[in-house]
Amino acid sequence: MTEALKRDYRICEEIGRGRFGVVRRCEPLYPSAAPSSAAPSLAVKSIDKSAVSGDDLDSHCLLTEPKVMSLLSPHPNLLRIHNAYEDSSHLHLVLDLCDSPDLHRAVASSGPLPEPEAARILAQLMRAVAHCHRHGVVHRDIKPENILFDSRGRLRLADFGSAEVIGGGEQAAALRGVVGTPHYVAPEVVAGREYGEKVDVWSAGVVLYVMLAGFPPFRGESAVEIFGAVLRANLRFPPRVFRSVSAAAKDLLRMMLCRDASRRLSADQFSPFGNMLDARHPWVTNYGGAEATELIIQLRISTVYIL
Ligand SMILES: Nc1ncnc2c1ncn2[C@@H]1O[C@H](COP(=O)(O)OP(=O)(O)OP(=O)(O)O)[C@@H](O)[C@H]1O
Repeated sequence: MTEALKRDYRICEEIGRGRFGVVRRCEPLYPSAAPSSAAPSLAVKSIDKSAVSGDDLDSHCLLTEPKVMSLLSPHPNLLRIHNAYEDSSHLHLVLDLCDSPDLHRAVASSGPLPEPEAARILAQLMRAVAHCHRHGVVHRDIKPENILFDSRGRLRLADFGSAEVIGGGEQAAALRGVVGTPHYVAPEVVAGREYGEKVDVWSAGVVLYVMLAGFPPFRGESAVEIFGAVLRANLRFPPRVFRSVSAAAKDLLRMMLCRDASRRLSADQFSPFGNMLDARHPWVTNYGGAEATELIIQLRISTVYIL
């Protein structure tokens, strides 16, 4: 571990592990290494350069993660990067600590979430995603394992190792290449077509489905089978699970998990929802009836709660 990192931080216990990174809690040893006195602990993600090789290197440019995180910081729903260190074998990123269970663990331990809770999480997630897209960044690996929560319960989108900067508006570049996690990846990615930032809205739609059902919408025994199910994009709501889910939530899922990316909702269409739910927004007004009102009320409560 680099001497400079050990000079600035006490490295503590392991708190997470992914394909490329080991994440440990750390404590700043100098005031200048701490973002504020309110953050006695941070996290250090150590990316093993040797684990990032061959095909992985194409999808995980080592420098992309710190570069993109710096470009996007600060945002209340994104993990902030405070420092970066490099030695011959590792890249070490000092990040905000998220010491509550991630969304994957939360759903695995308590099962499907009640709609107001799922709406509260989705509002924060889409606020983070819209911020990324406004800065021309596509995350490309939105999944429950990368949805973390800080000690105040606030959502922090993590793991920008697969992200790509495409620029914005008319100038936005198209992406190619299968990047992501089988259950969460969008059909245009699996099909090998060019794609853009809407792939993140698809993945967020899968996350919403998982929060409400406890399992993903497109399933299979192997990656190949899952990819086949994603390509068919045949969205079903098994009554045993979805009987108690509102029609408004199912409509929203259909609009996020729309196979045609040009007809899929954009993250920006959620921004009123993220800031302060705007009832004029088409997907809210289109719900109609009591369930729409119920969802609007739920989301208003949720939005007030997260501010
Ligand atoms: N800032 C953090 N605070 C607490 N835990 C974290 C933090 N960052 C990451 N983790 C935990 O460590 C795990 C691995 O981190 P991360 O996903 O960033 O690594 P990775 O190797 O890039 O992952 P992947 O295999 O998805 O590419 C996460 O799933 C999460 O549980």
